[in-house]
Amino acid sequence: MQPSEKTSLYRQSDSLPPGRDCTVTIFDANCSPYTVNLADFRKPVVTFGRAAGNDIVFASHLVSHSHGQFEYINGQWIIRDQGSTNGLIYNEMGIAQHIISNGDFIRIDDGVETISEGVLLVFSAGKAPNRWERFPVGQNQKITIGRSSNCSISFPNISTSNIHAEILREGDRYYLVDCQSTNGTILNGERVSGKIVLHEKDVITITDSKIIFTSSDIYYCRTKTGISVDVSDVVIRRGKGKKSFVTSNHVNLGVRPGELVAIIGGSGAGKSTILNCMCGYLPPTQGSVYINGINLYQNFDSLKKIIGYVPQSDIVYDNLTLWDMLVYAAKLRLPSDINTTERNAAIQRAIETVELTDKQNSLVKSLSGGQRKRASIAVELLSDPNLLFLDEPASGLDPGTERNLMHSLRLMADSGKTVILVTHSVLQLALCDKVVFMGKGGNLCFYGSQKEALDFFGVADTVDIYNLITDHAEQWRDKYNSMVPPVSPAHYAGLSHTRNKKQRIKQLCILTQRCAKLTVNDRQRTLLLVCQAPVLAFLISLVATGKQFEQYEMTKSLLFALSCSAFWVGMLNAIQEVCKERTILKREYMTGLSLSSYVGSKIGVLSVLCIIQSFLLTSMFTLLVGVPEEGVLFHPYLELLITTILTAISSAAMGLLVSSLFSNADRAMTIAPILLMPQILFSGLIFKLEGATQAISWFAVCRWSMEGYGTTADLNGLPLKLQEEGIAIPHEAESFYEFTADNLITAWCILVAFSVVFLLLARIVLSKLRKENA
Ligand SMILES: Nc1ncnc2c1ncn2[C@@H]1O[C@H](COP(=O)(O)OP(=O)(O)OP(=O)(O)O)[C@@H](O)[C@H]1O
Repeated sequence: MQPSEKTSLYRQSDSLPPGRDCTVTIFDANCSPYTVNLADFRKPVVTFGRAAGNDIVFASHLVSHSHGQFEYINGQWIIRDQGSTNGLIYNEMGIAQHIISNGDFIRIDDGVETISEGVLLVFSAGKAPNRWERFPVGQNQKITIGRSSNCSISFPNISTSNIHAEILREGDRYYLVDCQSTNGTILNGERVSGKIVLHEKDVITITDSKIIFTSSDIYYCRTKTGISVDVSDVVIRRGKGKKSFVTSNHVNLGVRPGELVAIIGGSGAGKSTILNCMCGYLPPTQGSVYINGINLYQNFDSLKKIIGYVPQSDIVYDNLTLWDMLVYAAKLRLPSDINTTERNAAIQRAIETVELTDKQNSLVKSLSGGQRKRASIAVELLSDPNLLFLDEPASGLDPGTERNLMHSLRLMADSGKTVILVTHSVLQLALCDKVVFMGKGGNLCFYGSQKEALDFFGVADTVDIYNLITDHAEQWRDKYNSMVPPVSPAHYAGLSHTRNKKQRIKQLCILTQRCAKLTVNDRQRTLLLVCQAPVLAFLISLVATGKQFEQYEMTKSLLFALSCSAFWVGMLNAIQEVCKERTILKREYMTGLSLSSYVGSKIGVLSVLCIIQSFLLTSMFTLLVGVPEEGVLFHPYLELLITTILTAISSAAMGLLVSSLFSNADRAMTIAPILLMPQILFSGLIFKLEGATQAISWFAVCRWSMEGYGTTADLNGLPLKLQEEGIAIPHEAESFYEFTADNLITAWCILVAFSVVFLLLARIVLSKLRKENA
């Protein structure tokens, strides 16, 4: 079947389509605020102005007689200026018209400063009207805002810090200060840093709650205002050059707050692509995505906290129990001042929502595929996000569990959250407010309720639509586009974002604990890694002839074997560390994880492992092979141990760098032997290095490690094999083996410098994570 007749989606019937509700809270001149719902006027155009004949009449003298109008077109309310004197101000700029998004605020004032005679309109596109509360400013010198019930204005929202922000009075002026909150404070669309002076009717946003400041009263909205998502003319191309192809073809979508939206379509139609683009994972080649009217990709750092995203791959650690995994995730994602009771309650709630209460003490690796999926969802539910994206959450679930999950998502949407999911199952589509039908080639073929879709496509069963949009995607897209013009909401300017030092240190501690626990819980691997150290020392001892530390060649060879062992041990510890958890890392990075803390935690735990292994390696080596008679600085055993530790740690740092470069653990592992070769070739042991090869050798960890060992063993002072056999040949001393403290300390410092450089490089490489193709 091909599309034929034209149908109008919304204008045919008198019944209100979803999304028509638009609550406007009006702060007019010096009057108390009041709320109107534009849908209550039951007409497509609602006028406003100072004259009595308008639908909404304002008292402010800054408002013209016929100032403007709201018009409902294609499922969206638009505000228009009708040639007024003072115009409409949106995001500090005069605008002629604007598509209203949830959470928008528009002013009418003299354009100089927000003043009490001006008008402020705050929009909420959700079904539930906003309940505004009032806090009298009075003589208060300090007004606190936060989660704590002791705050003057309290928001019992888990994403709000205990004491989030303060309003301070100094003389006649009021100032807003962010109290180092985890999720930040936004004033009129700009993130607050330092102390900022407040003006009349300034809009303060904390997580998703709005506070309107006036010098007599502060108005605030405890109920969540919800989140809208607008996709505007999004094109996504995959691949490069001639091989590139379009996976989203000029897609336009508007998801209103509190809606449950499913994206369906054939395999490869671009469902995950558009979902990834909407949640900040995949920047569009062309077009924009707006979250509550704010450009997502220009302001991702400020918006990421309100977005929950469950990717197709699991974001759970196999070697932690479900409870432990959620504890670490909660510590990383929730505000730092949250107490254990609140944290445990959030975890319990998340576990109950995904129906895994009986599995909370099980290791994640013992969960079934469907249970792991639900565990991933629980991680995202912890921070109670108001915007949740799920990529095939129902895959691997039995129909009963799928229905329960969809019911949970429906309940979330009913509570004001916006939920968008990709699904292959059409069983529970009736629960969704709207369905996005993606056709072949990333073409949006229809967006509306399931019932409207059946009418649009002229079929009785949703499954029949799959074939239509695979075979004739472009025709259906054209038919749909002819009815719904593109969305192009105006948007705010960039919001700045900062992550403070305190948060980095806190994250470093949590990540180190988690990494240590994962290492301990993976007993088999850790035991193998630890045991290989003494085994390597034992193997080295088998080739010792008894001339060690007495004869140059034998001593040098044995020490080189020790150096390579230390290198191998450190490298093996680290080479899969990052790539094996790349999906989780990316997800956590997108929610605010500090990459410096992450890399720091990895090297912290790996260093402890390296120290244990180095201790076993060196002890076994000295026990079976022996030690030089004296050291340069300390006891020779201690010097050998320090050199071994530094070699192992710098090669672990190199391993982390390699691991950061790969998204696949097996591929990273194949690189390990390739990294060992330069150590053998350029350490100066097998081949005499001159010119270019000598310069290359400066970058080989084992070369510096050998210098450390060679100095301790006083290689220059040992006789050559031929000399021992009575042949009188000179032993040319090598400057780097000179038995001096300077030599030893230089080798150690260079090994430390290697570690630092490798870690910095790993940090830089990982910062490309966000741009990685989703
Ligand atoms: N990282 C990537 N690099 C290049 N092409 C990709 C990438 N990911 C997906 N594609 C291609 O983009 C197109 C859309 O893929 P996408 O995963 O969005 O489809 P989908 O509808 O979600 O499919 P499925 O239902 O099978 O998961 C496909 O042709 C796919 O091969």
